[in-house]
Amino acid sequence: MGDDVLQGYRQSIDNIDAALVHLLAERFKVTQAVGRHKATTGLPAADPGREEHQIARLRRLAEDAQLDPEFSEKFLRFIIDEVIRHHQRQQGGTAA
Ligand SMILES: C=C(O[C@@H]1C=C(C(=O)O)C=C[C@H]1O)C(=O)O
Repeated sequence: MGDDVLQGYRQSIDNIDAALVHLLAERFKVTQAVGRHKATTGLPAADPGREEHQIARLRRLAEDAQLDPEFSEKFLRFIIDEVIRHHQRQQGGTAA
């Protein structure tokens, strides 16, 4: 006995979660490279102008995809803040 319908949904959720982990792993690989580049060229860890554009773009994409734009912004903000902490560490600074 078992709920085959729930099982089917959960299999799909597990596949999506795996894809999210892989996507995040690739994103952090690239941002680590950006952090190394910034550390060697003396660029600041954070770029608020770039972040503003990314968040505005993601909110538009979320609306088109019928995903809550507030959630999308919070999600991206959470990731970007972690990237900035990595960049600060790569610059030898004290990460917040
Ligand atoms: C990756 C960068 O560094 C920071 C992190 C960002 C991100 O995770 O998307 C965006 C802007 C920067 O504050 C960058 O400058 O492109």
